[in-house]
Amino acid sequence: MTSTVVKGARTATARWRMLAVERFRLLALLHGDRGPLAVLLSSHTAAALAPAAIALCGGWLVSRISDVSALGAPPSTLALPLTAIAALLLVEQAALSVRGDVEFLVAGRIDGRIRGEVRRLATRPLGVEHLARTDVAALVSRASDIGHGARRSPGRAATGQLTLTFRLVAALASAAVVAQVSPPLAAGLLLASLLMRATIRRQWLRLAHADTERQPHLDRVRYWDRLGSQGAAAKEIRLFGLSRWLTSVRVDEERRWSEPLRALRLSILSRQHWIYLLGFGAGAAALLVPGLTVLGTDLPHSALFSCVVAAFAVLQMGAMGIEAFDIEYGRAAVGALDSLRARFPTDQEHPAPTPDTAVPSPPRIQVRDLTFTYPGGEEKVFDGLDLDIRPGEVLAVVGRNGAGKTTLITMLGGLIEPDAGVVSVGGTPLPALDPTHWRRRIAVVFQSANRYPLTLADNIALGAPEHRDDRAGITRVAAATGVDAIARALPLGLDTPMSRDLTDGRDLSGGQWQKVALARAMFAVHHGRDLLMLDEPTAHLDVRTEIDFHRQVRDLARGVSVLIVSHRMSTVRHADRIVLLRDGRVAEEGSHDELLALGGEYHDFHRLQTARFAENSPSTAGNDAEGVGT
Ligand SMILES: Nc1ncnc2c1ncn2[C@@H]1O[C@H](COP(=O)(O)OP(=O)(O)OP(=O)(O)O)[C@@H](O)[C@H]1O
Repeated sequence: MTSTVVKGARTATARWRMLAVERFRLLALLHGDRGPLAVLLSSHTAAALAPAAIALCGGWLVSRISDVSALGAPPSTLALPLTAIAALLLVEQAALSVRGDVEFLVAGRIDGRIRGEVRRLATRPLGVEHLARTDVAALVSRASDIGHGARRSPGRAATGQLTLTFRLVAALASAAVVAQVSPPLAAGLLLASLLMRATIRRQWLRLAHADTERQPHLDRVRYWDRLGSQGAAAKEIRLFGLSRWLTSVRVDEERRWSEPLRALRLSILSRQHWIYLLGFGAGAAALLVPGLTVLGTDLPHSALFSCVVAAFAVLQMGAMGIEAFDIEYGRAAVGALDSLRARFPTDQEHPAPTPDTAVPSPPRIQVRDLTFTYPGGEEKVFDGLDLDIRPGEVLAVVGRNGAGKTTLITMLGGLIEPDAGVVSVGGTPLPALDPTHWRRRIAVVFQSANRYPLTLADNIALGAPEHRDDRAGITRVAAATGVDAIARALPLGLDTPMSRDLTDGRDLSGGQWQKVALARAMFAVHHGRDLLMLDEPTAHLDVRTEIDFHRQVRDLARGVSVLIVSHRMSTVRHADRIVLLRDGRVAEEGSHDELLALGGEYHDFHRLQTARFAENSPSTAGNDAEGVGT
């Protein structure tokens, strides 16, 4: 029994110690902004001491009123205490108003600092795999977001903690006034208000935890909301008649989120009577104890007045202000930041990078014995893959859906790291190269290339953002890739914003966007990138444009190593060399004719595509297929 009590006391002490450490850490976030912090501290001090001072001045006024009525003192003697009370009220209001503004500033700066740190932590690993993990994404969003409706940022938590600290100072100052009449009343009121506060906090914490636990449901509700209102998806939803289904999925998800919370709120509300009883008892004591003291002693009325006013000021501590919400929500953000710090420690930073000036241009790339499985995945994408990209060659990579072609491009870009094996560039392993330098040697067109809501010129220039001002280069590339024809049909030509949401903005067709993505890659090549990787670059192009594309690659990407991933025979057959991926390795390798002669899977692809093409265009049967996927 004794040991259980001792153990319980130890656990409680440890919990309090942890809470104190956590709260000090919140206060420590305030460091670094001396000027605003000094103003914040001054306004807090003024606002915290004002209630006790007003209570004292109130007593002073009562004593002067007694003098006027009992001793016939001139009414002008009331002027001084009245002026003091008015001045204190003014100071209190001014302090509260300044405090609000400065808190906003200080919290914003803390949040800015933390967002910067979160960005640095999240980009510490070289690749992007970790960003695709939902747990990491949740930590990143929790550590740096400012919440949806609720203010949940670390900055708000820090300023909230300061407010809470000064609310305690205010309660102690008022308790000191009460203690002049009745020290036990002062102690009792403090205890009662702290107890009320602790009870409400516990209830609030249960709500906050339940809210955090149900966050995935809320995220899904928001996802369905966005899906129903955003351009492309909204079109499909209307055309397939999915609106009803979407609404019911959204409502179900919302119920899963809100109903348990509503039940918890009701259960908390139904237990509020303890708090009401405690508040009522403390309020009654605040009136009765000074009143009874006056009856039994010669306590002056001024002291009685000050005591009652101060007693109610002490009880203010029991109420939960907005700062309590800020602290509880923001605490979780600081916790998420700690988890990110632990997850991406400094030693994950890229080890002393080797400048890649020694890597010849265009680079020879060697992939050796590569093994890779996506986190959480069961199948190996690569299983002992060996592959070379020779300097200046056009290498086509083919294979069935899911064979690992896009993964290969992502890995060559250093965005994901293999489980085993090595990718080396000019003899240097990729991890030993400076990633910034290496990425400046790569131009990529992904299957779903980004559509930036910037001007058409900027959409091209982002291939080599350090040369964004090279208008001549942009114009040249636009002309060579056929984007100039697109620009001519736009209201502001190359300067047209590529988003319907912007003034004079326009959108493009899928094929036109693909041309822009190619122009972006060509602009990158124009500025020295010497490994061009194209993932399904012709999927949206018509036959004429595809023929132009092959000419462009030949002309613009001269002296550059090119890796093309495609299911189209008409695209692949122009390559210097073709490799076919199967079961995580190179299964077939050679020129188009060599692979046809081999009679393997490539030969089957070719046969199927040719047959399909013959079915569709009997007049051209026998030619290579155009625009048919494997
Ligand atoms: N981010 C990811 N997380 C988990 N698995 C992934 C991820 N991306 C791809 N995969 C899986 O890895 C395998 C290879 O995918 P990859 O996109 O590289 O194939 P691909 O050859 O480019 O396919 P496609 O021809 O359809 O474009 C597939 O089985 C795919 O499901």
